[in-house]
Amino acid sequence: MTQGVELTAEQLAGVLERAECLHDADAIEAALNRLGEQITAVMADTRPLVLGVMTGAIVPMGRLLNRLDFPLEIDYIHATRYHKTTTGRELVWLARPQTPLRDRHVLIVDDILDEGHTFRGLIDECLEHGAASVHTAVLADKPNAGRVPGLAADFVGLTVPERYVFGAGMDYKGYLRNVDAIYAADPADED
Ligand SMILES: O=P(O)(O)OC[C@H]1O[C@H](OP(=O)(O)OP(=O)(O)O)[C@H](O)[C@@H]1O
Ligand code: HPA
Repeated sequence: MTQGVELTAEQLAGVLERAECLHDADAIEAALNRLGEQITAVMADTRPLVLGVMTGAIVPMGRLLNRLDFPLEIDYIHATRYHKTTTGRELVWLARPQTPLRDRHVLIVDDILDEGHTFRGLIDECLEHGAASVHTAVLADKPNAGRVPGLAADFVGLTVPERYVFGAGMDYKGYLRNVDAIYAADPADED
């Protein structure tokens, strides 16, 4: 079960008003175009299985798929470690992919790469189940000192600073994923 966070519309409007816009809608659009081109160049001939990491992947994955004009299949993984809060904990599996992974070229898509524990767990799971290769794509990369050693995404849309960010699929305590820009929350709103 995820831990619910009660926030009113008024409180959320305040969070948005105090937040700093890092990447606007045009920048996101351009980043998705670049991602589409880079992924196409590497994976167009691999008939990949594209795995979205719920819930954050919903927005970037939907928008990215329109830019991948080659044969592919889609499935999803649900693993979470932030539980609608702003601090990561242990990775909890809610759903594993139903499509057999053996000998498949897998592309894992997520909204953000932060410390990297989520990707580490997902990549290892795919390889344990026999994937032929595993690539990763994120809309936002947040380089930080707590990053799992050696972990980097293969395809990165935008870079964000070491602050709590939301929008374009990324949540603020479960909300604001549907905002069409990437914002950094005011430090006072981070707890
Ligand atoms: O690199 P990490 O530090 O592991 O963090 C990245 C993960 O955190 C977020 O997921 P979250 O657990 O918040 O679930 P969500 O997708 O439902 O927001 C995000 O969507 C990534 O999957
Ligand atoms: O900064 C973040 N914002 C939203 N979700 C996240 N998951 C990891 N880091 C973040």
